[in-house]
Amino acid sequence: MRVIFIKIKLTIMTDIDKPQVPSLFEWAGGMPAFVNLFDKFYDKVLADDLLEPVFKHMSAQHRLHVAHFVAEVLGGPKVYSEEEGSHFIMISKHLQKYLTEAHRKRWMELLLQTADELLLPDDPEFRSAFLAYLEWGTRIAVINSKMDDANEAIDAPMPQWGWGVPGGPYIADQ
Ligand code: HEM
Repeated sequence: MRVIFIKIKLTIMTDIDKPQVPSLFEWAGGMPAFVNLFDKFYDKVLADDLLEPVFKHMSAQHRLHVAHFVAEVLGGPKVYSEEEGSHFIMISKHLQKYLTEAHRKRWMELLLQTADELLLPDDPEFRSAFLAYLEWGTRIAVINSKMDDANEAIDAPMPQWGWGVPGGPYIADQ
């Protein structure tokens, strides 16, 4: 009886002591941060000689859809997957776009430049996780852009990206 009591007490203490780790979405500033990031980013894209031809036919909702997609992957609400698309649909949008490594590199450069200008958190932990996702996502986009059909199940779940090895944001010692 005594052993059981101690075990319960330890469990409760562990839960209380566990630090609450924000999602990458929360740490970045929530939905307004993502909407603003992709809004300013696509303004740059349309002013860029290399990327403008790739994106000149995008819809008026494109920038909002991408913001919602990335926000959801990083732990935000399921706006993209429940109201606008799915992982399969996102992949399908890239088919036969024949993107090159030069396109991808410029996309990355402009997005990271916009993140700096808008003062997204720049702690090593956040930026390394954010960059890792963008590297993965953009490389997948280039691969899919050379395909005719989506190499993914129609009901494939949305990717979920977390903090990785650092485990959470940089918190300075008090
Ligand atoms: C993490 C990386 C990426 C994500 C999350 C992403 C996400 C998306 C999403 C959600 C759409 C559909 C937008 C809509 O519903 O209107 C889309 C379309 C598209 N994406 Fe990406 N994308 C990524 C990388 C790239 C890159 C690197 C390029 C090219 C340099 C690219 C080019 C395009 C194009 C051309 C479309 C179709 C635009 C149109 O409708 O005309 N994407 N992307």
